[in-house]
Amino acid sequence: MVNLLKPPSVPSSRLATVTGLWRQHSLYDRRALKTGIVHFGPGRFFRGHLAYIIHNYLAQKDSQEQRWGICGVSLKSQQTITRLKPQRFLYTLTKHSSCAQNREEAQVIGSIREIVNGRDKCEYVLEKMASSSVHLVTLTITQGGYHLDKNFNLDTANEDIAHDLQNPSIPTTAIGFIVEALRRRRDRSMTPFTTLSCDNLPRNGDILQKAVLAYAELIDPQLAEYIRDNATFPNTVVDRIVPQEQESDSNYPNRLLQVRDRAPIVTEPFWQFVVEDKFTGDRPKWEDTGVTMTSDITPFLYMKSRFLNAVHSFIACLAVRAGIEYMHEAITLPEFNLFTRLLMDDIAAATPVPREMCEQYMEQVLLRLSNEALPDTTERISSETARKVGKYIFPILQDAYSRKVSMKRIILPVAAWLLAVREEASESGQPYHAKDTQSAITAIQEGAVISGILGLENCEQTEVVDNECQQALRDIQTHGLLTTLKNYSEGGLLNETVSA
Ligand SMILES: NC(=O)C1=CN([C@@H]2O[C@H](COP(=O)(O)OP(=O)(O)OC[C@H]3O[C@@H](n4cnc5c(N)ncnc54)[C@H](O)[C@@H]3O)[C@@H](O)[C@H]2O)C=CC1
Ligand SMILES: O=P(O)(O)OC[C@H]1O[C@](O)(CO)[C@@H](O)[C@@H]1O
Repeated sequence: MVNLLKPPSVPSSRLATVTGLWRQHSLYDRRALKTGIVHFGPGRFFRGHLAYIIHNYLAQKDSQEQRWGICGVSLKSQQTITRLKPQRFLYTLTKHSSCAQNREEAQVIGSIREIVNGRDKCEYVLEKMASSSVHLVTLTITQGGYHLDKNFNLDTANEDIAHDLQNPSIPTTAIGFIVEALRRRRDRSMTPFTTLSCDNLPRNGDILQKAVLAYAELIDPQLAEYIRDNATFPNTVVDRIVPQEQESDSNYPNRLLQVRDRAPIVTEPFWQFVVEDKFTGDRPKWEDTGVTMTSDITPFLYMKSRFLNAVHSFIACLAVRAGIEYMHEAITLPEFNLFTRLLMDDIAAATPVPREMCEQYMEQVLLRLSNEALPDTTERISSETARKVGKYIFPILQDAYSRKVSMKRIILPVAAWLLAVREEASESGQPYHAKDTQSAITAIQEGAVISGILGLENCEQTEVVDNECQQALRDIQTHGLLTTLKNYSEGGLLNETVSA
């Protein structure tokens, strides 16, 4: 690892290649690396999280463990392949923090052996998945890649799934690949691989398993039974903020490592990977490198999905209505900061986890979100809010309702988002184009109430949620967003200094 605080600037003509730098400073022999993991969705998060964790693992372990190299599979886009192939799938990762002493640290990541296009190389991928060296299949394909309905069940009417059901031996979806590869392994009397979802879904392994079984059942009930009895889908909790690419990203490898990188990753120092320890076969000794192996992910999931993901979405919803472009700009405004602290208190009161467990985590989240060294757009975090309300926010509302915690602050950001989507603008008229499910956008613009948008029509708490939301909408429209944040913060933490 190269760590240079004030490196000399190098003229662009003298920048080295990533491959050249790796040759000089290689931490392990990539030629000796075997493929032990097939990964679907080699996007930014995968490159900033799992590929980084595996890289560090390979760097620490002896030759015996050099069998956990990764084969990435892209089903939707050729872009990552086009950019990474010329540099043999090596890339730089820069950790950037505004609070740590070592603000910038860059390294070259070598754990990806190859990335292939699964649509063009379907048979190659299936055989790789069915090979004896592969023990893990991992996914970061976004929620859309699972083809789920709003209850997180497989949407068998989806056209890609329908295609795969008709043509199971030439799949196009991750679910189709998993089932066909497991069939091949069964027919060859091999141990099934373990499939790890690393997407932000609540109990992602359970959701994936249910989708895989529903799909397999439609193809071959005996195969479904085999998968149910023999394959495992551990739940995971994954965390690391990996923003969308910024134009300035390539400055980091240029300046810190004196290399030119066509596909750099810039991320925060923090990462978390919690894995339910139920594997069918071999796995990396992850516990040696900071991964949490556990029999129960529940408390980790509560903390992460509520205090990081939900809070992140809440701030983004408020920020887009306020016309704020970056997350750190919002969280460091006093009105936002105080409101967020109180909101976290409400969430803690609604969450069945001991308060002491939440305290430190909450502070850490505030610090992470205010990292101005890692510009993360409110647009990225507010995208797919309709889905996120279902997966992150609705469970909090349910618990708030049953524990008699006020929903006022929890609903306010949702109301702010509804207004931004409805008016396609921030409060001051800057355009806002929600990246969201079209049906949800249409419903919002036609004036649907929040319970209708969330599909909560017949729930116990429908009326309370709708009333609170209507009130919040009126408050924002009457007083403006910042004043409403102040009003909704009255009575809480008044004597505390709000850290900006
Ligand atoms: N970026 C972040 O900070 C974090 C992201 N995640 C999760 O990681 C997942 C990926 O996010 P990013 O890597 O940031 O996004 P990205 O857009 O960089 O990558 C998404 C990847 O999924 C693939 N993909 C998209 N739709 C697909 C489909 N229908 N079928 C198969 N593959 C599909 C894309 O081709 C790409 O390889 C998301 O589920 C997100 O929840 C989790 C924690 C942090
Ligand atoms: O779009 P998704 O699936 O909610 O994932 C993004 C979430 O994950 C994170 O990037 C970090 O774990 C958060 O920043 C964000 O809340």
